[in-house]
Amino acid sequence: MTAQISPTVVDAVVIGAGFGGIYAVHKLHNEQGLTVVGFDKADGPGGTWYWNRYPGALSDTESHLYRFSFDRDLLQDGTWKTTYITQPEILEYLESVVDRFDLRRHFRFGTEVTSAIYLEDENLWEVSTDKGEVYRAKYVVNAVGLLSAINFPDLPGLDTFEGETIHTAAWPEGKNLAGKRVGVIGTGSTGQQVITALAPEVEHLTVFVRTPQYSVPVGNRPVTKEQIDAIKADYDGIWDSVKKSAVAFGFEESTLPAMSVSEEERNRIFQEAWDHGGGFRFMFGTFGDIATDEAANEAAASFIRSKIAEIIEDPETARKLMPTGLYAKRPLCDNGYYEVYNRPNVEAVAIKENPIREVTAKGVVTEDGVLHELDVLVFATGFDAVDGNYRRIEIRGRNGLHINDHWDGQPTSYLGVTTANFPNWFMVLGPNGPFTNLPPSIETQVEWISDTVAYAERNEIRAIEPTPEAEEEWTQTCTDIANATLFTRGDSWIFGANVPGKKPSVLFYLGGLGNYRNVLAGVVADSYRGFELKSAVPVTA
Ligand SMILES: Cc1cc2nc3c(=O)[nH]c(=O)nc-3n(C[C@H](O)[C@H](O)[C@H](O)COP(=O)(O)OP(=O)(O)OC[C@H]3O[C@@H](n4cnc5c(N)ncnc54)[C@H](O)[C@@H]3O)c2cc1C
Repeated sequence: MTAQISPTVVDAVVIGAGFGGIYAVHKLHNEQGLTVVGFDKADGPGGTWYWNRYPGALSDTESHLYRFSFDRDLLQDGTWKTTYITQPEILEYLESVVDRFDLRRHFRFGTEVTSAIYLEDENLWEVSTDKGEVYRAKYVVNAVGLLSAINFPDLPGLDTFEGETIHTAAWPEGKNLAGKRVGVIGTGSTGQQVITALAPEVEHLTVFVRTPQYSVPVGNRPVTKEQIDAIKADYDGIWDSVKKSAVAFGFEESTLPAMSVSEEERNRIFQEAWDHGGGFRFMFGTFGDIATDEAANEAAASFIRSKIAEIIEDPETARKLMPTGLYAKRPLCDNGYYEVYNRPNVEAVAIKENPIREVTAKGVVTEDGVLHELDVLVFATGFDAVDGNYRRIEIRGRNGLHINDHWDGQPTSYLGVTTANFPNWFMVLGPNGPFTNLPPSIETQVEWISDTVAYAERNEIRAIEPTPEAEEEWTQTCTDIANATLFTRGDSWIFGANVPGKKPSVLFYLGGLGNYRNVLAGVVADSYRGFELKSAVPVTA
């Protein structure tokens, strides 16, 4: 017989200490007075911004909108130096929020949640950690991150490499690669940032390019006190319009069809957006149909291609970096990415035409037989997005149903926050949540979850969970919206296409934050439409 560990009983367990977990603990404990324990594998708060310490790590949301909006004083006390905010600054900000609201004492850091099992008779979740602790709670809030479960490619011979390997999302604090021969695999958002930052420092940089990307300048600039003060004076209005918008990046979203104007006018609008900077602004602020209409999409794509051809001096290098096909992934922006390839110490290797054969002790060998000698191999290969972290925990709902069985085929949810057979079990940025600048979407979901918990507590609801029909309907809604865009035709992490063996599926609600907020409010106004609410007091006929 194994010794029984007696569980600690709390009202709610929160998993994760990024934006989502921090806010969830604040809402549930500070505002509702519930007993809450939060966990994070990391040794401190910050989530994404705790882990991603690679050189060049920067938000692509503007600084004044990459933060919480729930507290006016917090907003007024905030400050930033440039239009976009760097990883160290975001981490410092999130740490300061934790201290400001006295949340640190509720978190167990350096602690991984290994399982969460629903105990039907007691209507409690039993949550176990790698430290051997066991907690029981009525509610579980999963804020485990959508870009958090590391994706590490399986390259033949990798274990024989005598140099160092680093994933960008596990970058050792202060790790400097000056003077080294470095290889980078991955040219998505993170890859572009780390490549641009490393190029001037390292002796030689080999970039293994699988999929050339469309990217526009980020346009990061210093800001003045007057500019910050003007934003602060209008913060209520700014957040109000952000939360009513689609992508929530703070610019006016265009409704103009790209083909409704002359070619000259179209290029003028693209050039203006290029000069201003910002990936989402370029895709959604110029014209209203770049993500939905092929001709509009091609106009934007060909504008970016012309810029790449102009920037990269060597035609053969430009060819390797030149994207073809649709401009239909999460829009990228960079800080001089294409320019990097004009440096004599930077080399692009196109691995679709010249694949990686193997990794050896000294470096990476490509199919043409060339050994690219390296001291360090950097993996900017991203994440098993959205459901990745859930699948790494043993989660069992009603009747012992494992989350991997429930999500066999594709991860689903009702409204991005709940899933059938998992009562009182909530997700922040779960499958089929909104695709936006994320802090306002995270706030929207945490507020909805917290209001729902308050409702359950007030009304002595024992268990709340969505019906399978409501979940199916939401999945269909998300699929229909995605199919009306060109995004489904690009190989992107947005659909899980970056992880070998992962079945591509729709992972986001692409209907915009404003619409999403209306849907959530409508469900509540309609007596929690699509949910089953089980009363604590058995209802007799
Ligand atoms: C490099 C990078 C740049 C980004 N830039 C932007 C941007 O500009 N704009 C934007 O909107 N979004 C951006 N994102 C997305 C970003 O992840 C979100 O904006 C936001 O930080 C997510 O917060 P979160 O709390 O939901 O999750 P996270 O910040 O990912 O936190 C999740 C936490 O859960 C913990 N965790 C997971 N599983 C367990 C477990 N089993 N036990 C214990 N702890 C666990 C993890 O350790 C992690 O700390 C970026 C992401 C990356 C990786």
